[in-house]
Amino acid sequence: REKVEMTKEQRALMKAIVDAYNRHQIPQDVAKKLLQEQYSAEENFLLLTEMATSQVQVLVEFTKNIPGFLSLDREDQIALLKGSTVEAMFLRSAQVFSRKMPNGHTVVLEERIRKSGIPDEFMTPMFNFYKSIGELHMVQEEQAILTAITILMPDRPYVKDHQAVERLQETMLNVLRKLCVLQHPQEQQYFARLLGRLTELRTLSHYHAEMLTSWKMNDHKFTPLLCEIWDVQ
Ligand SMILES: O=C(NC1CCCCC1)[C@H](C1CCCCC1)n1c(-c2ccc(-c3ccccc3)s2)nc2ccccc21
Repeated sequence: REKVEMTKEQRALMKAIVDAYNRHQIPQDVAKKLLQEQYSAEENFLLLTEMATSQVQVLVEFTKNIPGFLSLDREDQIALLKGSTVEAMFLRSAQVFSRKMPNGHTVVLEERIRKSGIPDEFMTPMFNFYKSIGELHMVQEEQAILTAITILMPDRPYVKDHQAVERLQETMLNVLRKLCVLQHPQEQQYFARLLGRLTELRTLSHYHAEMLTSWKMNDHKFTPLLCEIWDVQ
């Protein structure tokens, strides 16, 4: 098998993405809060809306650092952000859930999420996704580039210049492919498995509006930003 090597440009691109990904972490650690105590459905809903609002801001900042993103058509930039925030939220949640924690913490965290107010029918697909992400043991470079690939999805609704987005995404996919070979030399199909998770992620995110409107509580209040992002109200 030929030696896989990243070009100088690819290494620079990856460094830019990873730095941006690490710079734009979520301010306070939601897992820590959830491990402290079991909140009511109302408190959890509020916590999610707060986390989601800061996650959207974080995502906008991260996206600005994706080389080429700011040269896309302005409306396409918005369409890509609007179309990917929920998936990015679940992807980041999966990474938070799969993070190495002291024994027993993951069990407690799962318990807290199961009792958070999210309707029961979404628990199995959600935790299946979280566990399938955890099993991949992604390195942070892979997490960062996978997030960029999720944002640069050409088939999001209302994207006009498909080609331009496809070109950017393809550049990212080439970097990810090489990274997977270098990081997981034993697993031939690791790259394919990673991309398979994006399909699972899209399916999971499909139910997000119903998850929110059937949260086990009365009058669900959303901020204007979240109404826009979450297709609710
Ligand atoms: O805070 C959270 N996630 C942050 C989002 C931004 C990025 C950091 C993570 C929530 C909490 C769940 C329990 C109740 C409070 C909120 N969370 C979820 C979600 C389940 C369903 C979710 C959703 C998203 C969009 C639309 C409809 C539903 S997110 N999975 C987690 C796994 C591990 C730690 C937290 C986790």
